[in-house]
Amino acid sequence: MTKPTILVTGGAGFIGSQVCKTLAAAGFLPVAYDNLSNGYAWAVRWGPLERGDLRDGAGLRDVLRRHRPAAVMHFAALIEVGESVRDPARFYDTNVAGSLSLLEAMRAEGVDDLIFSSTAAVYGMPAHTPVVETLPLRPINPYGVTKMVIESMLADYAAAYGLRFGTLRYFNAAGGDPEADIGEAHDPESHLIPLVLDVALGVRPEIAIFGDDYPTPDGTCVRDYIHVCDLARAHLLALRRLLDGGESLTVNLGNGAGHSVREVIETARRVTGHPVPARLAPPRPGDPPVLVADCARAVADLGWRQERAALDVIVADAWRWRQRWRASPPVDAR
Ligand SMILES: NC(=O)c1ccc[n+]([C@@H]2O[C@H](COP(=O)([O-])OP(=O)(O)OC[C@H]3O[C@@H](n4cnc5c(N)ncnc54)[C@H](O)[C@@H]3O)[C@@H](O)[C@H]2O)c1
Ligand SMILES: O=c1ccn([C@@H]2O[C@H](COP(=O)(O)OP(=O)(O)O[C@H]3O[C@H](CO)[C@H](O)[C@H](O)[C@H]3O)[C@@H](O)[C@H]2O)c(=O)[nH]1
Repeated sequence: MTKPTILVTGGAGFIGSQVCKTLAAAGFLPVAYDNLSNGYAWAVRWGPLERGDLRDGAGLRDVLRRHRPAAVMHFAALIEVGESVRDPARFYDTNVAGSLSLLEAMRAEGVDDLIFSSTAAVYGMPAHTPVVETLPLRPINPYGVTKMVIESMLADYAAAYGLRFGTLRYFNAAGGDPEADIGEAHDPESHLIPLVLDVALGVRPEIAIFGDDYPTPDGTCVRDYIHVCDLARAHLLALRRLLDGGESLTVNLGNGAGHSVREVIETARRVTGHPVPARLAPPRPGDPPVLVADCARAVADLGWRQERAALDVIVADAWRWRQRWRASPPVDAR
């Protein structure tokens, strides 16, 4: 029997590649569609790579026609918040126009099911924590705005054209493949955990703590770090729900537990056994003091449960990958 195919845009990136591994283990054939602007051919190991750009509608249609996927998982995007402030045009082009191009290609080729990577950034500075999905969406940077716009596009396409979607709002994706086959390799890297691990490795001299005067127990920002494998399983559950005829849904994906910047640094010291010099730096504009997910809806609607929730596990898995990757970076035709 042939395996059902899933088109994975951004399948050469951090989260998309992990989801490809999970899809393959569950009996699907993941076809990665990626322009390799921020992803890597070496990360595409569980199915073919179709090298192409989201904004190339004809190219997308050709890929959809050749592979006839049962559904699309849409990870491809620009993700760096600071860059979105400096150069919003690129973000609207890639994220919004690129998603429109994908939706149009899917409509033309009769593919109706889509899982979409949204983000906690759509909530902006939420008034309540933990954050529930019904809070108003008030993003405070262009990155978050692009994701909010795409969410609206999905709702409108669903109402008008019969699209069925699963919108997954991730909090802070972290951790790594426990087998260290693949992992986080953003360039430039802006996320706390990989930066802290680079300090432990001696690749960076110190970690800057962006502010310690927030209204939190130790004064540093609190975030909800979710293991990329737990994220990947949620994607599989959301996919199965759609393929089984379930309704569209929008859910938060986090751990439901907050950890401060200082806690992350302490955990990295303990897990790696290396010193992690830290210095206080000014707060980063637009950082909410606390961002923690209420995941009750994902638990109820998807039957999802985190399996690698402990911060020690998240940091240990990221550490294993980071050591391997820094010691012998895969050769890539980027
Ligand atoms: N990393 C996080 O903490 C986080 C949190 C919330 C949401 N997200 C969302 O999850 C998704 C994946 O994030 P990630 O951390 O894996 O990022 P990533 O940069 O590792 O992966 C994104 C992939 O998209 C590809 N891509 C970018 N522009 C493209 C284009 N125009 N055409 C084709 N491919 C293109 C890149 O080459 C890359 O492989 C993104 O949509 C992001 O917004 C990530
Ligand atoms: O060198 C650093 C880097 C980060 N931080 C702090 O560490 C926390 C986590 O920062 P990250 O940059 O790792 O992650 P963010 O919470 O800013 O954002 C991430 O999660 C968001 C949703 O919650 C978006 O999806 C976004 O794309 C994604 O990068 C923040 O309080 C930040 O101020 C530092 O103190 N020093």
